[in-house]
Amino acid sequence: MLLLISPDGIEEALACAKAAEHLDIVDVKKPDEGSLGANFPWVIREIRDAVPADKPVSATVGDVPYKPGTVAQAALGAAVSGATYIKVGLYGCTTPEQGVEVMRAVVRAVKDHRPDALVVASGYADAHRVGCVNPLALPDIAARAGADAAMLDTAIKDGTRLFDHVPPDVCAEFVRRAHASGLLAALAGSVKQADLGPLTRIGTDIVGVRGAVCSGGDRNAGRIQPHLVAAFRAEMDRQAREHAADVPALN
Ligand SMILES: O=C[C@H](O)COP(=O)(O)O
Repeated sequence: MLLLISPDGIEEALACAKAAEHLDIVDVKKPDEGSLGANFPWVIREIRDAVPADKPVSATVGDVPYKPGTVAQAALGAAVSGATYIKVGLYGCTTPEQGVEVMRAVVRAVKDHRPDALVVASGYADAHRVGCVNPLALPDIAARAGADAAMLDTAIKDGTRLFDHVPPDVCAEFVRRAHASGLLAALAGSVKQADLGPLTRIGTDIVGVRGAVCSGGDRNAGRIQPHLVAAFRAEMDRQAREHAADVPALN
């Protein structure tokens, strides 16, 4: 399982750089503009320059409306700025067809510019609270659009977590559907160390985290701390070892 950490600017990106050995993807975000709030192109560029070259930089394009042209142009902006994972939060899409339309436009805009960039279609575990597409529809939306990964995050950051809205067995179905379509499965949403056991067991490819590695566990007032990133990774590694030891026993 890969660890994706979301700094809100250059200062936290430098904290990520200090903890680079413990993380896999640096995900540029602007949390005060929403759960998948988009940051400025110059911030993405600055962060790309600041983190080790072997760490991919991801950028969120925002909690986007159902406006394929607007979103495609924003996605290209993130790719031009140096991000090689482009994440789109399908906040304003109320049907799978709308999600496919937006994501097809994003895939074309991004891959015409950079064919090796990975496009991530993100939905929301708490979709029922904001009126967007059902979480389990995401793998099919991503696959039909030619994206590379399906993701879930939480739309409303009120302390509730991924598993409060989409329990582990439903997340397992999400991962199964993503893998059946040849996609990566990414999961996030106020994930804590205690969630890493189930996330590992269901075969999650990428776990996205911010609050759990910020001081005080606070994604808004807290700041990303290298020692918390290291501790989070240590628990991921422990769970991976435990799972590896369990698998033969189950066969
Ligand atoms: O993409 C991952 C998100 O930044 C997760 O943030 P969170 O752990 O504070 O919910």
